[in-house]
Amino acid sequence: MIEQITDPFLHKSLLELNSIKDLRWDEEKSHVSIKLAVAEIGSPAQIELQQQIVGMLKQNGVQSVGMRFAQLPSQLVQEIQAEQTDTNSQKLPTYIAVASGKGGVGKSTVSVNLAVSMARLGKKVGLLDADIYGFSVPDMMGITKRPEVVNDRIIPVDRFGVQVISMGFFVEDNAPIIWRGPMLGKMLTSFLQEVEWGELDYLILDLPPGTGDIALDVHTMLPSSKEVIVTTPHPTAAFVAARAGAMAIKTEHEILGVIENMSYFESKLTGEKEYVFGKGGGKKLAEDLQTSVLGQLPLGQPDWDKDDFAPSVYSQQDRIGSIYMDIAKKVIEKADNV
Ligand SMILES: Nc1ncnc2c1ncn2[C@@H]1O[C@H](COP(=O)(O)OP(=O)(O)OP(=O)(O)O)[C@@H](O)[C@H]1O
Repeated sequence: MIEQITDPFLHKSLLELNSIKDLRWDEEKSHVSIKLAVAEIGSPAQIELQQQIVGMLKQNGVQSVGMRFAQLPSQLVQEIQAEQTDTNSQKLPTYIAVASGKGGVGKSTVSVNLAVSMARLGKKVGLLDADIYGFSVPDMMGITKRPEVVNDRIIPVDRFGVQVISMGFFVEDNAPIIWRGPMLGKMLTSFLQEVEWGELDYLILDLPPGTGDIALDVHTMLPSSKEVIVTTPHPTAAFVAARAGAMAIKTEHEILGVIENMSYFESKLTGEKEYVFGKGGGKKLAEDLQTSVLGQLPLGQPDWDKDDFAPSVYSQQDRIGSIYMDIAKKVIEKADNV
């Protein structure tokens, strides 16, 4: 049982490390003595390990424990550390592109709140506002800072625990941007390669609406990207969104599901729901794309906090904020399992 304990410094079991050098059990005195090899004698990791072992043995009825420590061969420690640095630096995030057929359906609002909710669930999340003409993420999240550049690397802005990058950070005074086709792809490459994202579990990409160049670039540059499609319940919006879905299918991107936004208006007075934009668009789209509806979001703006203004971010306690939390859980589950 002790051999299954993980060394807190090297993150490997004592069995794998062959750490247990001597183990004696004196039944009469109910005393165990152990000699253990560790990476660094006298380190906090050694003390943590010691407490873990003594705790476990005492819980199992042992009266007293004597522990001695030896040094693990330094070459072994170095090899394990090098191996771990290698795998860490190779760890890529799961890319999740948020797409829509047409503009104005709430794709950016969904991207922002999905990212914030995933961060609230303890995930390391990045958000790339790839909607380069219609960037709105900085305003929606109430970001006033600009990213710093350290050693020629762009450091994303941290907002609500999400690492954010947007074209909006690099233009003056909301000036319009005129890009030509090849430059769009370059911009995306720069954002993916020149930004110091750090270690991320998920990188959410807020795509421009439709099936244009950038959406296509994402499909070709990030072949492993998964996709979430946003629509309103209106049949036309769902019909157009099907095109974005079809593009994902053609390029073999996994569709995680459909999010139906502006699904209904719920009266605060009577609790009655009115389906102002029609009904069933999300369900129909999900059926066409052979996926499921991840959630339905009603009409409603977040309560604005004047001291920490982020006009499109719902709090976790908000009714819509809690729907976003449910959606985020489903997205995580699906993204990790497909
Ligand atoms: N559920 C909702 N209830 C009320 N307003 C909403 C809702 N979702 C989004 N909105 C509002 O609708 C407008 C459009 O939303 P958003 O910018 O997220 O859409 P979009 O699909 O990203 O648009 P575009 O692609 O044109 O940038 C915004 O003003 C946003 O605040």
